[in-house]
Amino acid sequence: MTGYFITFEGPEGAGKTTILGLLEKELRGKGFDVLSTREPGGIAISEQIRSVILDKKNTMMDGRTEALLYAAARRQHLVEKVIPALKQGKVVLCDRFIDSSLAYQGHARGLGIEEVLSINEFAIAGVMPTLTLLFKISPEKGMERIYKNEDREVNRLDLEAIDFHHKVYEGYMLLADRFKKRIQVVDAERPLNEVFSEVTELIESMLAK
Ligand SMILES: Nc1ncnc2c1ncn2[C@@H]1O[C@H](COP(=O)(O)OP(=O)(O)OP(=O)(O)O)[C@@H](O)[C@H]1O
Ligand SMILES: Cc1cn([C@H]2C[C@H](O)[C@@H](COP(=O)(O)O)O2)c(=O)[nH]c1=O
Repeated sequence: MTGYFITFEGPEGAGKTTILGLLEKELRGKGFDVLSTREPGGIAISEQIRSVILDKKNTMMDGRTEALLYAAARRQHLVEKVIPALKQGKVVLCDRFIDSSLAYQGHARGLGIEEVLSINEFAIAGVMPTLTLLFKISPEKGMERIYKNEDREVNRLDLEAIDFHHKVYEGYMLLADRFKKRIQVVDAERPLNEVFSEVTELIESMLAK
């Protein structure tokens, strides 16, 4: 596959979606063929799975069911949208991917990073990101940003206790340490222009290789 697969990761409210939108515009301006998408979702089947997972009414959902639903949404999204775009040489910008499952379900939910990695290896069949940007922010700061944003709907995962969000953060830090070559940590607590300028530098250096 000839394209670039760039994933955006981090706790709630880290600024992933905002930076992804800015980067898309910047790269398009430079003539790159860009596809922006998100997980869970991005295509009809995966958006339907997203509604089930994030529905606040589904309080009885078992952790393993949750992990399997994310992996199923991921598989369909990869096959229908991401892989064809990579084959066409596009730059694919994806809001969350496998590391979200490892941090949220593997570490925070307590299912185990290895176990969740193993079901995801089946789902992705070797398609891994070229680069992952991990937006580092404290759970308190991230949740504060989310609750300030009146346009964003609060979902079932947002409603988890703050301890869960601390575990998500901890999970991401473990992943950054384990996958040093792929994951670039970006301090997301800084003003937006500073975060964006670091991201553009990282992307430019990746595209120049
Ligand atoms: N660097 C920043 N400084 C201050 N506010 C920011 C910054 N980046 C994003 N925001 C604001 O924080 C809120 C959350 O941003 P955004 O939706 O991009 O985060 P996210 O990581 O995609 O969140 P989630 O994964 O929970 O959907 C938005 O209101 C956005 O305008
Ligand atoms: C892909 C993926 C996501 N999650 C969680 C993370 C968030 O709480 C929601 C998605 O909401 P967003 O506003 O689009 O960020 O789902 C997860 O727990 N596991 C995953 O694999």
